[in-house]
Amino acid sequence: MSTSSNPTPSPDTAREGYDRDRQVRVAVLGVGMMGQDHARRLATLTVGAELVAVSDVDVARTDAVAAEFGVRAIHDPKAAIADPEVDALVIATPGFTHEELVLLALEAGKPVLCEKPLTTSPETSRRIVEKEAELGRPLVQVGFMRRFDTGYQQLRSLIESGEYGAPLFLHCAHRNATTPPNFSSEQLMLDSVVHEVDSVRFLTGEEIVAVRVIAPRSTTAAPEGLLDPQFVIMETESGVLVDVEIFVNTTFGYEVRTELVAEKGQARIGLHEGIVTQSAAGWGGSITKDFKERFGAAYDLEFQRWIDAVRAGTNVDGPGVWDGYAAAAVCAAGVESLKTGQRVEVDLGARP
Ligand SMILES: NC(=O)C1=CN([C@@H]2O[C@H](COP(=O)(O)OP(=O)(O)OC[C@H]3O[C@@H](n4cnc5c(N)ncnc54)[C@H](O)[C@@H]3O)[C@@H](O)[C@H]2O)C=CC1
Ligand SMILES: O=C1[C@@H](O)[C@H](O)[C@@H](O)[C@H](O)[C@H]1O
Repeated sequence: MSTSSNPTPSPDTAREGYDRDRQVRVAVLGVGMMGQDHARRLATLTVGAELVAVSDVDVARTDAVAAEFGVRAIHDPKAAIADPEVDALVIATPGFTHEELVLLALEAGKPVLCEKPLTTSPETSRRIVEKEAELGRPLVQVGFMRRFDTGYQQLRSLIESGEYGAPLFLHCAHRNATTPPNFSSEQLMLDSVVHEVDSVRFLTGEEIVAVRVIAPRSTTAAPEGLLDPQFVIMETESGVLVDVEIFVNTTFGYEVRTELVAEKGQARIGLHEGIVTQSAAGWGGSITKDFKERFGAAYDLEFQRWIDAVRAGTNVDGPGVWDGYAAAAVCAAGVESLKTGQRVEVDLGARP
């Protein structure tokens, strides 16, 4: 079963037929940490994009970011979606707000790049899948940026080539230095492991059919009551077994790695990012600080591909609403398993 609307971003097809004179006028909704980073990307880097407005429920923040980039401040995000001088939207608000904003953008017929997660439950994501199907054309891309990372693309190509035979295991580790205030035990799954869920679907081309989450002893660095780390076991349709160590208070750095074990070979990505040095002082590398550093190039490519697709009129070149829905369904099963310790099956139902 294919797991993606647009599984492999391809430079040549993405650029075919776009209108070279057309600048896509983009508004960023939610200009906190990610929204500001994306606003900068659109204003300074993405070819064919024009950042025209920012919008955030925090009025002072909207005004400050608008002034920084010399664009319009629109205080009501719904007004930004409806604005005739805005062609496309980036949604970088918290996950619980995504359903309403994405549905409004679909009603307005505007292309959207929505940060992960598409929404925080399978029911709400399913509503978006159905709404987009009713409209009959893709408009929503989901911000699973790892699909644009060179390592993930290489690993996917290796699996697809069949050179190593069938994949048997994927061992994943996802480690963050610290968590934002009020990060809950469920958010390890909903905010962090959601990336592994999408990566596994991207790498194997299969749906995930069952999940089990185990909470071992918690680190003393975790805030009171936070179950951190957790260990997630997932099974794909053909029986590939995936384990994820999710550990979000390591205190010192950001690390995302995957090891493939296949019938005739093994491969690893994410082990050593950046420079590795060797001198009389010893051998070593640097520690990646956070996701903005680790996946900076992936976000850049994600945005360029998305804008190229909007200019070409295809609107999406990457994970779409079905990918967002499937990830939400697996994460909901994971949250259920965290409560009971049981293996929980995932039933996605029919794809419209
Ligand atoms: N792809 C990735 O690697 C990452 C993705 N994210 C995702 O990006 C999104 C934003 O996360 P952060 O920037 O960390 O959050 P943040 O809390 O730093 O910023 C969110 C902003 O949205 C604003 N906001 C809240 N409700 C709003 C509404 N209804 N309309 C307009 N603005 C609203 C807040 O005032 C705030 O300024 C989330 O969906 C998160 O999961 C976050 C970190 C990394
Ligand atoms: O999306 C992200 C954050 O929201 C999440 O909290 C981190 O764990 C992820 O590594 C990052 O990519």
